[in-house]
Amino acid sequence: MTHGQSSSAKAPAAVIDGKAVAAEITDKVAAETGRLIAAGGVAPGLAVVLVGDDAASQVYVGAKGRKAKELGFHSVQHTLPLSTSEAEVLAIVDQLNRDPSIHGILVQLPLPRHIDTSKVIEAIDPAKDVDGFHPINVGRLAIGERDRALVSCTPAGCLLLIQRVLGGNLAGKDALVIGRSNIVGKPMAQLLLQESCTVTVAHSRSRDLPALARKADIIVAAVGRPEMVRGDWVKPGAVIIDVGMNRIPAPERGEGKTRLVGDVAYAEAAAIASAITPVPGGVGPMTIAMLMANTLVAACRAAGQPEPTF
Ligand SMILES: Nc1nc(=O)c2c([nH]1)NC[C@@H]1CN(c3ccc(C(=O)N[C@@H](CCC(=O)O)C(=O)O)cc3)C=[N+]21
Repeated sequence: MTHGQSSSAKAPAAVIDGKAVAAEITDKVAAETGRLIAAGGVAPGLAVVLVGDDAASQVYVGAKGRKAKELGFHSVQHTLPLSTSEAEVLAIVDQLNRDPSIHGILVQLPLPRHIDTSKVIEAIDPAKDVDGFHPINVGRLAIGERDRALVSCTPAGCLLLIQRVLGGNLAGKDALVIGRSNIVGKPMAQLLLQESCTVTVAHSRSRDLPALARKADIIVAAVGRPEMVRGDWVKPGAVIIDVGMNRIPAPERGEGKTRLVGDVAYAEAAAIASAITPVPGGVGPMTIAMLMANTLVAACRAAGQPEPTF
C-alpha cells in the first residue's frame, strides 16, 4: 500500500488466489510424499466414504480422489447406496481403521438422516481423522496442541491464506468469525486465537453484526447466506475470507441457470478491503489441498517420520 496518497480513490482489494496457493501446497505435498516414500515409508493412503447419491457430493468426492492420485497417494473410494445402515458404515470405518495402507479416512457429510453422524465420526481412529472432526482432534486444537492434532481442512486453509496476506503476524488483530459450525466457525476461532488474535464469534443471535464487522481487521464469513456481508460493514483495509458457497438463481444466464456466490457481497467489499477471497477460486481449492496435507501428515506420523508443516 502506498502511503501519503492525496487521491481519495482507494486501490481495489488484492484478490487472494486460493487456487494458486492451493497449487503451491499440493506441490509441496507431492515433493514431501516423494521424500516419505524414499525414506522407506509407504505412499499416503486416503479413503473417502460416500453414502447416498447426492450429485454435488459425488463431484467433490471425485475431485478429492483425482487430486490424491495426482499426488501419488493410494486412493480408495467407498460409494454406498442411500439405504446403507449405520452398522454397515461403522463396519467399513472399522475395516479402514485397521488397514495399514490407509492413513486418512473421510466420511463425506452430510450423512443420510438415519445415520448418527457423531457416532460415525467418533468411530474413526483420531490418527486417521483427516477432516479433524473427531473430539480428540477438536480437543487437541482447543488446548493449543495443534502439532499433535489433525485440524479441519477449511479453517486450516483459511488461516494459511490470512498468513499469506498479513505476513504471518496476526498478533493483536481483531478477527470476526461469522458462523459457529463445528466444521468451520469454531475451529477457525481456535486457530485465530492460537495466533493471538482477539477473536469474536458471531452467529444468528448476535446483535448488530454490522457494528462487529466494522471493528474487524479480519473477517471470516461462514454462514451460508448469500452476499450477507455488505460493503459498508467492512473496515477499510480489512482482510476478508469468504467461506460461503451458495448456489443462487441466475436468470440473466438463461432459464433455470444458477451461479455460485459467497457470504460476502464481493464487489462492494472488494472496494473497501485490502484483500479478499473470490468464490469460486478462493477457500474451496484450499480445503482440498489441506485434506491432502493432512493425509500426508497422518502418513508421516504412522511411519515415525518427520512431518512437513504448512
Ligand atoms: N467430511 C467432509 N469433509 C469435507 O471437507 C466436506 C464434506 N464432508 N462435505 C461437503 C463439503 C464441501 N467441500 C468442498 C470442498 C472443495 C470445494 C471446492 O473446491 N470448490 C471450488 C469449486 C466450486 C464449484 O465451482 O462448484 C471453488 O470454490 O473454487 C467445495 C466444497 C468439502 N466438504
